Amino acid sequence: MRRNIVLIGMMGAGKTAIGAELSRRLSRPFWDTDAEIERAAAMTIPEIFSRDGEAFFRARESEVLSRVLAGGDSIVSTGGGAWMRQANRDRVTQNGLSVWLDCDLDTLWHRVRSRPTRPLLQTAEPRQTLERLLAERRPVYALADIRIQTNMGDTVEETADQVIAAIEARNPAILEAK
Ligand SMILES: Nc1ncnc2c1ncn2[C@@H]1O[C@H](COP(=O)(O)OP(=O)(O)O)[C@@H](O)[C@H]1O
Ligand SMILES: O=C(O)C1=C[C@@H](OP(=O)(O)O)[C@@H](O)[C@H](O)C1
Ligand SMILES: [Mg+2]
Repeated sequence: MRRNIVLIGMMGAGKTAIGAELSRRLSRPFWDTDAEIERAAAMTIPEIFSRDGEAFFRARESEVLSRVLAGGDSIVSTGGGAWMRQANRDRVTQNGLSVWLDCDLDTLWHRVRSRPTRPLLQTAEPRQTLERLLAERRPVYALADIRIQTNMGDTVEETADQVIAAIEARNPAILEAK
């Protein structure tokens, strides 16, 4: 059985931060799909979007996701759009457990507003863009195996505790040592 734990959810929900924390706690390899795409391309995400476009980025994202899931035993932090593709959802579901970090708009905005690293938010009205993306994507994120509600006051450690407790309750075999 493949036992990857795959974090999904909006930009700023904490997928990268919580994934790294889970990797330390559970002593599992950690992959962040954005970081892997950047490494392979030797370019930043904004550079890839501006030079090659979103469709190119999405193709690389699907490739990287398949590659990192093949390890079978990893913590994988996806980018916020990865879960929108049916093929990516199928791949994740075949290879482990999906965990949606569900986060309110104010918290998301607070975390992403000052960072120029997310090309989809380089718009005239970025907060509205974030709100629209959240509304569009919420029903699709809701297809995840597990939903964790995280908000402004939570620390990374607390949210990681919640993720581990939820996995223990739902599918403890995922946490067993190999
Ligand atoms: N409870 C929490 N969970 C996740 N991230 C948190 C939390 N509290 C504060 N943060 C901070 O919010 C930011 C979340 O950004 P990031 O992990 O890059 O999100 P994502 O990968 O989902 O876009 C990080 O700077 C992280 O340190
Ligand atoms: O939501 C999205 O479509 C995106 C989210 C980003 O990752 P984070 O969710 O880790 O910020 C990154 O993959 C890219 O900017 C596109
Ligand atoms: Mg991230």
